[in-house]
Amino acid sequence: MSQLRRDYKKCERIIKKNSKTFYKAFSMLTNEDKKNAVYAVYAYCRYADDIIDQSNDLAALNQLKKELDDFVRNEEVNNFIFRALLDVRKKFYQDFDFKPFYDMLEGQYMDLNFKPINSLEELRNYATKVASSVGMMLTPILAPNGNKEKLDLVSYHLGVGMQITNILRDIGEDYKINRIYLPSDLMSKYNYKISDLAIGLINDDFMNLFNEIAFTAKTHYRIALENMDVFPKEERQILTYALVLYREIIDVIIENGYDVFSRKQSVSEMRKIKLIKEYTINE
Ligand SMILES: CC(C)=CCC/C(C)=C/CC/C(C)=C/COP(=O)(O)OP(=O)(O)O
Repeated sequence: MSQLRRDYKKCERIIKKNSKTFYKAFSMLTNEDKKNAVYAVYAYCRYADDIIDQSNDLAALNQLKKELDDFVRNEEVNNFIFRALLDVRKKFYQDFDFKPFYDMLEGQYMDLNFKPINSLEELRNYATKVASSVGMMLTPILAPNGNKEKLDLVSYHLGVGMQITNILRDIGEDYKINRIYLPSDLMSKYNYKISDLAIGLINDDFMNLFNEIAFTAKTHYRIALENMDVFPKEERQILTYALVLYREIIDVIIENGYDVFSRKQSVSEMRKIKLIKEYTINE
């Protein structure tokens, strides 16, 4: 097996291990080059995220930024992620502005110097760095000829919708590492305190707070869905699956009594299969 194939295989193992939803959706791509490219982008993002979530390692994040600088300057970066990304670059990133790759790192620096989030607007700003950026990395692969403005719009809304979902699902886990992504102005509005969060209190105030944030996420999902026609048919189908599977986490949480404290909520395999059937576009 060539080194490049082995590099892509490693990237595939990373997405497969870390995100059931995204692997389920993107592994449906029939174009091998596109599929591998998505896996390489995922591996880059996962690596950046893990450096911070697992070890708060500033030196490693600085090193990754340096590697990205070298890569962008066309200097050799000899590790499996950048070797794979070099191939992605040749195939999909002609004239590409690597800003989304930098945005992802900026989002990780924000987590490292964590500052309380005061409003939905600040939350959206954070989500733009860590999730809409992923959309902007993926759209040149998924829709090389699509209208850039519309692709950016979908990246923005789908990224923000997914990131808010992720934040709602991980409220308990994040609190344990001193990260509160719930906007403080909304916490005040619903009279839900940090001391409530500390004991995992699920009361009417919490449910109202959760519902308002969930409603925001669903609005972003709706706008993304309304603009999916910017993608070619197969990619549109696959992204629609990714969207509805991820969005479903919100409903699962609500059905389970808003419990985001005692376990990580997820969509069952059976429910995923049902959603895939329901959202298959028959033309
Ligand atoms: C236009 C376009 C392609 C937009 C999509 C952008 C996109 C995929 C953003 C990622 C958002 C997100 C919260 C990922 C969590 O990943 P994770 O690995 O933590 O996953 P998990 O929640 O399944 O654990």
